[in-house]
Amino acid sequence: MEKREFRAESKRLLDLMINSIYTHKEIFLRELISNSSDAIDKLYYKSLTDKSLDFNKKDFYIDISIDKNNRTLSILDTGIGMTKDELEENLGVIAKSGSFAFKNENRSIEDIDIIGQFGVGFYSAFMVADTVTVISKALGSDDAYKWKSSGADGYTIEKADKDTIGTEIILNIKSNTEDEYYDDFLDEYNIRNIIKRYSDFIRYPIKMELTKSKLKEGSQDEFEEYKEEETINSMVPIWRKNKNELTDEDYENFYQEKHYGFDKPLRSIHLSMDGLISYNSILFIPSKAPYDFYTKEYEKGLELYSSGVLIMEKCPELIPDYFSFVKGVVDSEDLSLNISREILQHDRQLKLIAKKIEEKIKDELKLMLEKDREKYEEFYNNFGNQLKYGIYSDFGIHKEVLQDLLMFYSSKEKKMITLKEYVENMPEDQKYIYYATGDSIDRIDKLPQTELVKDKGYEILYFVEDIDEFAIKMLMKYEDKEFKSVSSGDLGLETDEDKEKEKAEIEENKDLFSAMKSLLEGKVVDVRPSKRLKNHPVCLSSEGELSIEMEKVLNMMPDNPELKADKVLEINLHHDIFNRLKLAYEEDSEKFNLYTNLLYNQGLLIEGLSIEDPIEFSNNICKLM
Ligand SMILES: Nc1ncnc2c1ncn2[C@@H]1O[C@H](COP(=O)(O)OP(=O)(O)OP(=O)(O)O)[C@@H](O)[C@H]1O
Repeated sequence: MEKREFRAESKRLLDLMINSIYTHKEIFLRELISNSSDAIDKLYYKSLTDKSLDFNKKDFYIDISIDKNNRTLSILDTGIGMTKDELEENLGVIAKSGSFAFKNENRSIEDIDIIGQFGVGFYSAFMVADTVTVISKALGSDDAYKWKSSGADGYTIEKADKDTIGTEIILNIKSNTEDEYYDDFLDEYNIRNIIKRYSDFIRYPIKMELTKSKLKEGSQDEFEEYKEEETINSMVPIWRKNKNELTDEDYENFYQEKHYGFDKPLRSIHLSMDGLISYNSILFIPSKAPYDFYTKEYEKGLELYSSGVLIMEKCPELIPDYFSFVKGVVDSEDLSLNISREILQHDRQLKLIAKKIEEKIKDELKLMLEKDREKYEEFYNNFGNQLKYGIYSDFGIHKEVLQDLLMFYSSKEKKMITLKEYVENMPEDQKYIYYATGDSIDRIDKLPQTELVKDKGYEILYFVEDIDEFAIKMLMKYEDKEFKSVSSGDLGLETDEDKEKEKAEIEENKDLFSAMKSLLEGKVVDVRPSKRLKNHPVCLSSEGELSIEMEKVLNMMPDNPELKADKVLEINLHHDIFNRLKLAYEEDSEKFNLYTNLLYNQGLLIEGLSIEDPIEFSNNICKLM
């Protein structure tokens, strides 16, 4: 038998194939099964145009078998087969794709779904096999041929025995090496899992004989093994089915099967898009955040399929960070894949799909917010912070998408409200959207700084999450209304009369305040009469961009930036304590020092900050007692 050589370029290419194109060896099975599926497709399309061909759907299948003793894995299909010339042309020349040519010649057939295009997939078999044998009988041919190759040194073709049309590929699996355990490719369950992972939605049945065990007849505890043929793949993916035929339960089952989570999804979105780029997609909004959701380990992304074949398990480009909780799949025939089918050549198509997906998720969330508030709040409890991170991390670029999805606790309504609802409830004379920050709703409720704003009858949004104030600072405004912290220097509530009064008060107590300020040098930037306090004697507020709450959050970060808010100690001049302070200032400087120190520390405690010197603080209390 004459041995033929691969053409020169092919030799080098083959070496490339085996060593560098694919990152996972198991991909070879995806490639061979895709070829089989293409071959069956071709026969099927031929039978549509040639009425003399009489095929039954059940005649079309792919069969996988393992022979451990002989170390072979075989893939048999009932497809169109290859003539001697085709074996030579398609398998003897790397990068020659009979499938690509077929697709071009049959453009008129609608819905043509051939997978192959590059003419290289077949050679991935050499990643796991030292010899590959192909026995094929083509449609309309009387003879069958056997193509055999052990890699770069060439291949042989000879006549063979095969009764039925189709192709059988027999791989002699390599022996184990120190680095690679090739026996995995002779393991039934591993092979079954690889098929499930990559080829679950190949539209012809992929059959395989599986070893199972059952109770021996007449025995209670003795088991025996037996073989049973199973169809491994699900064939029709749920996302290709008509929405009207599917129930909530179908979607929930799919969610569980895919291990997207242990919860029941809150919402499922099913898209079937045609146009510039066609694709099907099913997206889920989970009801619970996975345990690692807010950690670095969490990986976002959707499963990406091309014509039913898995390309990527988590394609991050399909989902923006702020919707990273969304799970699901996208399947499109219109993707430009690279040669290994592992990555995409252009991301133009992906960008188009991602844009639509983002819109759909936003619409679905808005709809949930409007029509099913309880569910939305459940969602928001789990994933609200992610939306806020979205606003913060992109410098507010995505605020149009996100701002109407935000919710905060309202001092008036005593429940979560949206920014839109807040603005709608604002009395005409109210200029700002007021907020207060703290560890919990209870704590903010008791915050002295809220007294004046509440007194005015204005609503306050409670920020209890670390991210809240940072996100809002990025938003700056909502519907032209600026956000204002109840602790900020100027609350925008003063009348000219108030301003005059304050000026006079400062002037009157000028010396006292400056004495306090110098006692608290380095701790506060100013000491002033308070405009916002009603019943409490003292509080701390801040000047400038960095609030006290933001200082707390930043100081908790691992690379602690040591940033400090510019704090102002505010004194309630109408509180009895102020009279005593005044008296001490006039008569007893030691007492005045103690009072100043105590009031400052009270301010820290109310803000949830720790006292710098607790021993001194408790000694001071004792002294006064
Ligand atoms: N099981 C098969 N039955 C019939 N023809 C086959 C079979 N396997 C491969 N071929 C032929 O060999 C050609 C080369 O296959 P190969 O897998 O290398 O590339 P491809 O499938 O065309 O493209 P891709 O690299 O994108 O997979 C195919 O185009 C097809 O014509």
